[in-house]
Amino acid sequence: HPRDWPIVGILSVWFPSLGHIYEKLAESLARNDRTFILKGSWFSKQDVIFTCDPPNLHHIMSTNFSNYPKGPLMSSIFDVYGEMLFTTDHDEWRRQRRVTNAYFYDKRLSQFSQKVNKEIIEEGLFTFLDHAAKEGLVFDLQDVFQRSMLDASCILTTGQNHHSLQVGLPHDAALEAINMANDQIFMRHILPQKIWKFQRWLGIWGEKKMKIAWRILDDVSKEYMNRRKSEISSPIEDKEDMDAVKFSQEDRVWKSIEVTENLVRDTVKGILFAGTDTTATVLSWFFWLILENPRVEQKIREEIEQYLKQNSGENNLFTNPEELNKLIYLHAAIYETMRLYPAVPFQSRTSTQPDVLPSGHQVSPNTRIVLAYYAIGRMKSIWGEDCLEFKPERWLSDKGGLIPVQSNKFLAFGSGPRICPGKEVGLNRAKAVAAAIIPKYSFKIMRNKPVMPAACATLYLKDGLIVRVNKI
Ligand code: HEM
Repeated sequence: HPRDWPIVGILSVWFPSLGHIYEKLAESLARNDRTFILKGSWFSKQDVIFTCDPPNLHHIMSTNFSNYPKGPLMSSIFDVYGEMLFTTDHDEWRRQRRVTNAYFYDKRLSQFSQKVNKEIIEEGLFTFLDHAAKEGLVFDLQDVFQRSMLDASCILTTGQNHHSLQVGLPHDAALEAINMANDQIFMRHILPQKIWKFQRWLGIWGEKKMKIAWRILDDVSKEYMNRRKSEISSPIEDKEDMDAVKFSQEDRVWKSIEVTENLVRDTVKGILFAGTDTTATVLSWFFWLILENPRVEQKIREEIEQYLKQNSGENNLFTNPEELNKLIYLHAAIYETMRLYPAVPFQSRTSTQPDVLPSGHQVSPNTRIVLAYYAIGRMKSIWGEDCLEFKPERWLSDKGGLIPVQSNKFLAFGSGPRICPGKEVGLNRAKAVAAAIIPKYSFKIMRNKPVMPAACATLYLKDGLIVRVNKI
């Protein structure tokens, strides 16, 4: 039976080791049949239900979707990202999502996204890694991926390369702002709203940093947006490009949604955040896992080499999604990475009407529900006794094809109407980068410290991934 946990007990267990917060939550959920209720304290008064139970998740995210918006608390927590899709609910969310889907399913985006991948791989990653190999540098691969993914997101939204990934890894204010905002978003999730709002009023600690991050992200997004808008009207504009700013200026988009300056700016800002950290985090855990599991790395390398032999070296960047889809084992290894280390470790919804979850838990209006994505991949009852092992083979059928994913037990991209619209873009980018790097470079981990996830809204490696690289 689910136990009601007093908040003081939980905080005292978790605070000394915040980095293990997702692990502790997974353990608690495993002990409590995958769902438990945290009764509201005298301070917060709001009950919180934690769940990673597939029928509950399906109910909340799909069947009874309209009863579980993100709610005003999430809009406040993510206020740095302004008016865009992921801070809105109900009609406003529906309006924006229609346009977002039109953009993400537009054929021109797929072409443009391939061009973006080629640019960030050839100009950014290869240049940096060649230099690092030549100089024998020890560096943080996670930082390199973050920079590269920020450059990719910036081209995708505004047509312009931010050039965060450069030899020398210079300080990048936009990247630092994304990290600062991310840290504070996490603190806002675990602290009572009254406390962080009071900190904001005093202008101290994380809230002070949030204010700085907000200003930087607004300035950067506005600058790129304005530059892009003036380019679009110029005769030398590349007609092939289909970045989000350009898309937002099309007649049909204008007609279906009132496109204000602020909405475009916030969309740029939101996609910089949504597309950067997620994909960089997937790549960082993926490389750590394959470096720790040489058998898997070898199988991926063989699959790529086999492909290259058959295609006489053509398409060796694998930017074309159809070509990438032929790398089945690589796909399985990336999904296996996201099962164990989902870049977004949890999401939150708030009920509007009374309801009963499939597990039998009563939900009163204004109950917060934490959808524990990190925990779900670690449930023996869902993934079997070997659930903590990194085994890409679990995604493969006996015939060697991919086993279809059950959307309520693999939630790395969410599920239901709010599923990540950038899923294909992000997944193809992660695969393209992995397929380009693995046959050309070998990495050696240079730190013996145990690797653990950061206590953050995105599941970074807490101390990065410190490596040395060699050319093969
Ligand atoms: C491998 C990389 C990625 C992962 C793991 C990922 C994961 C997620 C997750 C878990 C959600 C929340 C779904 C929910 O509410 O339950 C989400 C939402 C979202 N993602 Fe992604 N994402 C990735 C890449 C991207 C990219 C590249 C973009 C844009 C270029 C993007 C744009 C968005 C947006 C706009 C939302 C909000 C959707 C809404 O609220 O309706 N994501 N993503």
